[in-house]
Parts: sequence; C-alpha cells; structure tokens
Amino acid sequence: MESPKRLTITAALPYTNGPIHIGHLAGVYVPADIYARFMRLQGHDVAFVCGSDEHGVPITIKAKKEGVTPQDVVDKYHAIIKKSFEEFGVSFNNYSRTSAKVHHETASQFFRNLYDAGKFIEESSQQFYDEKAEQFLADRFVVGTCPKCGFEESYGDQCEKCGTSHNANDLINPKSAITGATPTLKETRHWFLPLDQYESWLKEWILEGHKRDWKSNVYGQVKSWIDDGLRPRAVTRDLDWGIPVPVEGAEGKVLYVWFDAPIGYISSTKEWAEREGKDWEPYWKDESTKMVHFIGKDNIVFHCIIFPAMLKAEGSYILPENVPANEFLNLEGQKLSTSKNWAVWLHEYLEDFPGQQDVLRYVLTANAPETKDNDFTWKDFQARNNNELVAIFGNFINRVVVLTNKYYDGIVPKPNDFNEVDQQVIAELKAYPAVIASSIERYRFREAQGELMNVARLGNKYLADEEPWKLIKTDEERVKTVMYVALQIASALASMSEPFLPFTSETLKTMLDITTSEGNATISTSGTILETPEASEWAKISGDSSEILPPGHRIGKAELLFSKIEDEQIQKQLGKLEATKAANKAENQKADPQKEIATFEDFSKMDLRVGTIVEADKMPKANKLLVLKVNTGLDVRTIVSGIAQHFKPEDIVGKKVTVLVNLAPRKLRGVESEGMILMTENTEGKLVFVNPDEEGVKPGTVIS
Ligand SMILES: Nc1ncnc2c1ncn2[C@@H]1O[C@H](COP(=O)(O)OP(=O)(O)OP(=O)(O)O)[C@@H](O)[C@H]1O
Ligand SMILES: [Zn+2]
Repeated sequence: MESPKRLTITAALPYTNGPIHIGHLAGVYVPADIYARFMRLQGHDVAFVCGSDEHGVPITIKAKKEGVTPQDVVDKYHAIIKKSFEEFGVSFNNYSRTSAKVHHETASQFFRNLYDAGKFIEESSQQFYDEKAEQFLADRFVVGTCPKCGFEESYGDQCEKCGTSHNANDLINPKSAITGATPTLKETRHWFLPLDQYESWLKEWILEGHKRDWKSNVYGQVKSWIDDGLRPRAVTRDLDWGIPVPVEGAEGKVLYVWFDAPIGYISSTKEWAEREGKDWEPYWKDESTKMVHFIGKDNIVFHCIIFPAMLKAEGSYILPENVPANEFLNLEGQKLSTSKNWAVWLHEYLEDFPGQQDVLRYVLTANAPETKDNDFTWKDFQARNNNELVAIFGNFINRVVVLTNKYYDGIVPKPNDFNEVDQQVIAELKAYPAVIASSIERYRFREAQGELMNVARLGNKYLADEEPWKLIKTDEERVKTVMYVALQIASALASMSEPFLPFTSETLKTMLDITTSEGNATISTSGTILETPEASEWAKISGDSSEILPPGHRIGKAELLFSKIEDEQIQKQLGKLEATKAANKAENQKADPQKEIATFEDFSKMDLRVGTIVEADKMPKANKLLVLKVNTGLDVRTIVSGIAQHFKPEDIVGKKVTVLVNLAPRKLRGVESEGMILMTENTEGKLVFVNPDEEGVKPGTVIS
C-alpha cells in the first residue's frame, strides 16, 4: 500500500442562485466524494472542502427580479444546497459559504498581500455604464454577441456557448441586462492580474509538466488558452455585492467573484481546521500535500490558469497536482438548465425515490461525462437499477445472507479444503482492491465502479455454478466451503462499495455485522508525516487469508438493498419533463403579428354560426383529413377538416363548434367541403376547437 498522505480535495463551490441538480452531482460532487472516501479508507489524511459561492452579478439580478435582498437569495439556496449534499452522502469535511466572516477576511487579506507585493496593475479604463440604472455593468450585467463564436446571448465575462472567457468590452452589440439599454462608456479604475506575465511559467508547469497525467479535455483547453495568448484580467468590479476591495480609495468596488470564490476553498479549510483543533496551513502550503480540484469543464480556466496564477503570485501556496474536470451531463438529450427548469433537482428526486440516493449516485457514475458530454435518461436509470443493482448486486447479497441464516442460523461456517474453483475465485477477489484503486487514482470512476460490479458478478456466478441450494441435499460439507467463500465476497463488497454506494455499504455492513475500521485509522493532526494506519479493510481483502468474516462470526438478517423501479415511476418523471417543455414553450411563444386592418364590412361578410358535429369519419387514404357532417341549424352539411392527427372521429361526435358557413365550397380529395370549422392551438401544438360551449346555445345561432 501507498504510504499515507495528506490530501486537500476541493469541489467547485456551487453558485447559490438555484438548488442542485443531477448535472452538478455527476460532474463534480459524486466523483469528488468517491475520491475523498476512497482516500480516507486508505488511511490518508483528507481535507475535503467546499462551500456556497454567494457573490457575483447573477445573484443581484435574481434579487432585483424577486424584490428581495441578495442575502435573502443566498440564504435560501445555501440551506437547500447544503441539505442536498448531506442527503446524498457527499462527505465534505467542511461546507462553508463565501458570505462567512472567515472568508471575507481570508479573501481580503489575500488581495492585500498581492497588492502590497505589487502583483497587480492598477489601471483606469472605459467600462460599460447603464445611464438609466446609474450603474457600471460588469460580467452578466452585459449581454451581447460573442466575438469568438457569434452566439448572440453571450455574457460579459463568459460565453456559455463556446466557453470562451472574455472582457465585457469585447462583446459585439452589448446591451444592459438590467434595462436593455445600449450601455455608454465611462471611466473607472480597477486592479488587474497580469496573466501574460505567468504565461511561460504556466507553459512549463502544465503544458510540459502535466502532458501525461492530466485529462486530455483539461490539457487541451488549457493549451488553447495559452496558445491564444493571455491578457491581464480585472479582479475588481464596480458593484455593491461582494467583498469590498481593501484599498483606500476603492469605495464602491468589490472583488471579482472569480477572484474570491476559489479562495473559498482556503477559508473552508481554515474553518474546518479551527473546529478540529488543527493547523490549516499544511493543507495549503506543505509541498508534500496533494491538492486536487474537482470541477466541471466551464470552470477549467479559473482552476488551471487564474487561481494558480493567484497562488503563484502570493508565493507561499502549493499548486494542484491535478484538476480532473468533467465534461457536461445532459438530460434526455437537452442541456441541463436552471433557468429553464430542465433538470432533475435532488430534493425532488428524493421525494419520488426516497432512500434511493445510491441508485442515483450509481447511475450518474456509470454514465459520468468523464471524457465527453453524456446523457441522462430515465429509461437508462431504470434499466441500470433493475438489471444491475437489483439483479446482480442485490440478488447475490440476498442469496448469501438468506442461505447463511437458513443453513447455519447466521453463523459463518468453517470451510473445508478449497477446490480449484474456490481457489480461482479467491485469487480473483484478492486482485480487485488493487484494480479498483488504480482506476480511482487515475480519476476513472466509471471504470472503478464497473470493477466493483464485477465483484458482485463474480459472486453471483460462483453461487449459480456451485448451486449450494441443490448441494445441501447431497454434500453438506461442500456447502460450508461454498458459503464461506461467498460470505468473503459479500463482505469485500461491503467494504469496497463504500466510496460509491455509501448508504448500501452501511446497510450491508450492518447486515453482515462488520465493524468499520474508520476511526481507528491513525490520522495525523500535526501536519507532519503520518504513521502507517492499521491495515485498511481493502488491504485485508487482498491479504494472505483474504478472510474478513471468520468462521463462528454471526451475521444479521437479510434486508433488501435495492428495489425494482416500475414503469409507472419512470412515466411520472417523463411526464414532469413534458410539462416543463410545455411551460417553457408557452412562455416563449410570441404572438403572431397583427394582420392588416379589416373594415366592419369585411368582417360582417363572414357568416359564422354555432354548429354541432353529428358524424365523423376518416377520409380514406388521407392521414390528416376527417369528413364531418355538421348540423349548422340551416342544414346538415359536409365539411372536410384537417384534424385527423389530433382527434379520433368517435371522440368529437356531438361537439359544438364554430363554423364559417359561407366559405366558398371546395373539393378536397373528391369530397365537396361546404364551410370551415374554426380551430386554435394549445401550447403543445395540439389543435383545439373554438367552441361555444355554453348551455342553451343552439346550432344556427349567428356569431357576431
Ligand atoms: N450539466 C453539468 N454537467 C457537469 N457539470 C456541471 C453541470 N452543470 C454544472 N456543472 C458543474 O457544477 C459545478 C457547480 O456549478 P455552478 O453552481 O457554478 O452552476 P452552473 O455552472 O452555473 O450551472 P447551472 O447553470 O445549471 O446552474 C461547476 O463546476 C460546474 O462546472
Ligand atoms: Zn462564444
């Protein structure tokens, strides 16, 4: 085993303008949590830190819209987000927030250190200003066309379409996001971090130093940034929401949100260390500490270029050893979006799938966007639960526990000699901890979880081949050996599933009555070299005997680990998404422009009447047409209507409708149509009748 290390593991600070959805979980928090849990199990000293990112323009925009204060907005979402993380078992050592005092002090001091050391350029420049709102327009307060890809709704600081980060002044056709006005330019003074001065150092550190061990999506993005040439970046803003710039004469200015947010990792570590009575500094300043940032792809530039340049400029900090950023998760083929409500929200998931956190964690890891964007679909969610978690993992455990209780009253039997099959299975089992560990250490979490499932497959196959339920009638001694081996596989699963499926692991440990070794690992509080902890559970699996459950140990009763997800549950989720689509469409539907003016005479030429459909048939060989017989009060006449794809004939007989009776007759497919039935469309594009549905309205009544 690798000797114990100190690790600082950070996960992107979620922005408090909405709750957490599956994209956040898949992109950042589940992989970070697997990594942190795994490292703790290996006996390493882990600081896994995060917190809410509560400054920046979008929060002030949201507050304005809702008529509340920015603090109200962040208080609300901080609480929701924090709860979601707890509910899904994301095992942060500390979850802080950037409005915390410790963070304001830390970020302020960090800026001041760079300022005092002359690391900033101070410059007056012309910046966008909204005359109506009497406010400078920073970042998302400006929208316009991206100079790189032409996307028309790019923000002032970053284009969501192509990911380019730019200055607001680069936008083509800029508009104020507050009033919609075209901004004017006004002079203002700001501090810039001269990224250009860090270019050659970044080249050496990342382009030369991490060509092999950083993910290619991360490396590629960084390379393209550096190849494009780096420019000084303003790190202050004219805003009133944020951390005041700690320099005389900087009243009314705050730190740029992307300057303060990553410092949030440091403040969160401080908060944790203080609570635990530890020294925070080794986690950020000791060269032997391994620092890893977990983020999604839109955060790469901030974690691989800007934040490292800040740390380098300060001088006393270590740099990340890796930044294993993920690509993006989509939902049913469309980009996840907080503003469009196109998401599976964690708090809503738990209402519909209570106690099934691990299922979501499992599916998001199995489908993680590790190398390219990936899609979450509810059908895949159901299939992975039913065919993998229930049918393989759950089934194996259930058999082992039920049979052990049935044959031996829950007591692990003493095995007899192992035959070739047993030896082979034990050898395979012993190899898994190293295989899974190697995948996790290379940030390949899908692969790692796949191997975990292979352990369950190994167990399932072993039982299916050995058939102890048949053998028990003929060879009781052999069954003892088989059940003993199966029990070792089950207990290996209990330990090795912990990083991936923490809730399942706990239930399984209780079922098998395994006490965890967590807590007796020797973790250093001094920040110096750690002592070797007692052999971790993982090491035991690959140890000489591979015995975790000794003969004579009593296990508990069987409990279901996973349950089948039914079609109706999936239909319900798909229905929710359909409703979201319809609501978005309704919101976006722009009314057609008004037609040319019609005189009263023009209008009174049209003879509109109430009619009743008395017969309806499909037009032979036509997809869209129905042949209707309509009682117009004047007569019963034939009208051909293009509504066959929206209505079944039998459903519309008896319906009251609005008929234009004096429309010039016209032949359609050889059938003469005498009039027209008025229709409109609902938000989903379905045709609906314009019907005079009041009681007592009779066919023939004139509509005017
Ligand atoms: N669909 C996604 N797939 C993978 N990672 C994502 C996804 N959406 C957000 N992330 C990552 O989650 C982390 C936290 O996201 P953040 O709170 O900044 O929200 P965001 O990127 O503005 O997302 P949204 O616009 O959906 O609110 C970031 O590192 C981001 O890259
Ligand atoms: Zn763009």
